[in-house]
Amino acid sequence: MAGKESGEKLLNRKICVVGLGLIGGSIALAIKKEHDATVVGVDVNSNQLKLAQSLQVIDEIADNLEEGIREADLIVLAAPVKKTEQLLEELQDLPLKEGAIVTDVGSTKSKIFQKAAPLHRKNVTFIGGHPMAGSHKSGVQAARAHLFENAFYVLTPSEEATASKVIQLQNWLKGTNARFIEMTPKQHDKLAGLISHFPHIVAASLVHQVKNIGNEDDLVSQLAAGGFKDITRIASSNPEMWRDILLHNKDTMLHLLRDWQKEMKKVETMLLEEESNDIYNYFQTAKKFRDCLPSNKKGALPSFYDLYVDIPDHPGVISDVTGILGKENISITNIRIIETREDIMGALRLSFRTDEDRKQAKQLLENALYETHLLEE
Ligand SMILES: NC(=O)C1=CN([C@@H]2O[C@H](COP(=O)(O)OP(=O)(O)OC[C@H]3O[C@@H](n4cnc5c(N)ncnc54)[C@H](O)[C@@H]3O)[C@@H](O)[C@H]2O)C=CC1
Ligand SMILES: O=C(O)C(=O)Cc1ccc(O)cc1
Repeated sequence: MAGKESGEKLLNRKICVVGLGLIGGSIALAIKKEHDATVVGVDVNSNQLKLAQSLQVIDEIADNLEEGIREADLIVLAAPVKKTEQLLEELQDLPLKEGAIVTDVGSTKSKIFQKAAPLHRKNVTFIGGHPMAGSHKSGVQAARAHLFENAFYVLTPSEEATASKVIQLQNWLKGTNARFIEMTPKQHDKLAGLISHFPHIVAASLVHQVKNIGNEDDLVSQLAAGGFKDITRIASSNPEMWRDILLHNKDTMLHLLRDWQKEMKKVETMLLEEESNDIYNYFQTAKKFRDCLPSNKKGALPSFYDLYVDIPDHPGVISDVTGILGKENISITNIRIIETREDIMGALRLSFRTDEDRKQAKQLLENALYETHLLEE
């Protein structure tokens, strides 16, 4: 059975997604794309459920958790992390199908891991998960099957979870095209705290700083519409979700807050003393490190042959580019608009099946006076 489940399309299975928002919806779509499963949705918000059904993200609506999980082979908990803890408690008293896998998508892992421990006594396997990609948007209307493409997907299996169950779960989630990586819940919370949770505090604090001044001077808010909006995009995220994440990862957050205060103190001293070289080096070191961060498009998946084309923001430019390549029978496997400023097109990312196609496309577009690049800049 393990071999059969490890890579094949699964047929006639039932899965239950609890929490039909951005992430639950995206996972449901990715599973439906790959497997022949009936997806049943459970949510405290009946409007989200109806919307999920009308968008064909789920096949059926369950009235409550007990009805949703009945005979489910896979249960995906996709609610805010504190709600996920409560759901895990509820599951302990419900009749789960023998051999079922229970997973979650929460942004924190330690507390959820602890709460899930009793489930292993019920002949089901809990494997914590965190797809490390998403958006500041919420709700099933924003769900996309490709949301996690090429992103890291952390799994935190306990000792009770056999390798074959972990492989089964990865097979269920194959349609996400994510890159699975295993770690302990503690390691996860430390890393996610640093690269994801703490930056949300910083983004919100920058917005507060402008808001406080903006109250005095209306012009500040209007001018803040540019680069400031890029760096603070994540401050538009769901407050309930981020409140829960911070409370779950409290120790890591407190530690990082102290480090950050020391860092700001360092900047304050450099500025007070007008240490011109140190200030230069501060920015230079950050730039070098950031410029070397890997692009999330590289990795375990077969690499696509991408070409970036700078485009002026005027109608018809996409059909011009595709027309130039179409005339030479060069097929584009994927096309994506990259915005340099909100709502303003800056570049197109064209993907090709072979490097040969990409080289030919590059030449043709340059002949037509388009600027092209092999890497996103
Ligand atoms: N937003 C993001 O980019 C990412 C979020 N996550 C995690 O995914 C989880 C869900 O986040 P989103 O989908 O963004 O939130 P969302 O707000 O879009 O959706 C959450 C859904 O859960 C439902 N819900 C709340 N309490 C519930 C309960 N007790 N029972 C059933 N449904 C309940 C809500 O009604 C809502 O429809 C969170 O734990 C979050 O930490 C993980 C990766 C990325
Ligand atoms: O909007 C963004 O870029 C995010 O930060 C998305 C995100 C939110 C929560 C996660 O646990 C992982 C990714």
